[in-house]
Amino acid sequence: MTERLTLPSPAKLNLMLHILGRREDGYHELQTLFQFLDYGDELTFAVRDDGVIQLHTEFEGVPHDSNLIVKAAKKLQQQSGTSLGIDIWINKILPMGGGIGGGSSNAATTLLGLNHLWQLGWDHDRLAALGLTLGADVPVFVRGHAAFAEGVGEKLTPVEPEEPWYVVLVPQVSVSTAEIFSDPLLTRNSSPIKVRPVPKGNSRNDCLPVVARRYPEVRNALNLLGKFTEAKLTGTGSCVFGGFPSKAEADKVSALLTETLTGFVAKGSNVSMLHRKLQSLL
Ligand SMILES: C[C@@](CO)(OP(=O)(O)O)[C@H](O)COP(=O)(O)OP(=O)(O)OC[C@H]1O[C@@H](n2ccc(N)nc2=O)[C@H](O)[C@@H]1O
Ligand SMILES: Nc1ncnc2c1ncn2[C@@H]1O[C@H](COP(=O)(O)OP(=O)(O)O)[C@@H](O)[C@H]1O
Repeated sequence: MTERLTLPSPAKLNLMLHILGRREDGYHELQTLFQFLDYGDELTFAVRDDGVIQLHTEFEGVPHDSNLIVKAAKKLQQQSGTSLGIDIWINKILPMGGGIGGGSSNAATTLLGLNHLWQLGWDHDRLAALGLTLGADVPVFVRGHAAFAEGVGEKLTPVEPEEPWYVVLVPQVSVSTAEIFSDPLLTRNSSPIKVRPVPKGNSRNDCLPVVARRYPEVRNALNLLGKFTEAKLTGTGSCVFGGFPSKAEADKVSALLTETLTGFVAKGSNVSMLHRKLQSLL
């Protein structure tokens, strides 16, 4: 049987997110802080020599060829000129459209996994540039280190924020990123932070007021978690999170809140678990 490789595909949080302005192409200039979670999906790969790219796991609402996993594999195959193909399976546990970057992470795991299995020898710069054509959050997952991001998320500076335990609540609504960025009430004029490292007290997410206003489920999650710690929104939501100094404390709060809401506990991590696994293969 062909050798199989299983790799993690972690979630991310936006620890802060400021919107500085809108570009001529409609995209928004951001400043955001990305940190990974030791929590995510798992992708399994097996090389095939007939050039076919086949994702074997079905996604509700996402056709095969629209899946970011398949798109990433096809782009890498085309641009590298390899004659090899791939069979892919995924154990999907990350909620879709929750602002924790599951789709982008899956794309990055695919790029790094195939670079390894197809023995392409591409460096992270080249893989991140290809990744950016799939989504603004793909490059940070390719590079695998917590980062302060600027532009639309592609200019990355590695950072070392604290690594607390998080309670992440998953309101059962999917928030459309496009809808939030086109809301007339969105604040788009935050002043750029020029000091490095980013001074404490800049943990605001400019999307929060608009998302909380439109989605009562998100408002409710923020209120409930806010009774225990500072409750924040990741990306454009819907997920809400708060940090705790120990797993025991995070577990205690999670147990109380997940009686009525969906959620999980995970450790913040400045080095992606994907990169830790890849390192162990060398
Ligand atoms: C804002 C973040 C923060 O991590 O949100 P989440 O998706 O994680 O919640 C991301 O950068 C999201 O990046 P990405 O995932 O590539 O965005 P897409 O879904 O492609 O964006 C959908 C739409 O949102 C708008 N959009 C997105 C990103 C951006 N910097 N400015 C924008 O104006 C555009 O109208 C775009 O067509
Ligand atoms: N492999 C994938 N995993 C998750 N979502 C995917 C994937 N491929 C395509 N998508 C599409 O991308 C959208 C955004 O997904 P995701 O990255 O999980 O959310 P977010 O950007 O809010 O963190 C999904 O609603 C889905 O339609």
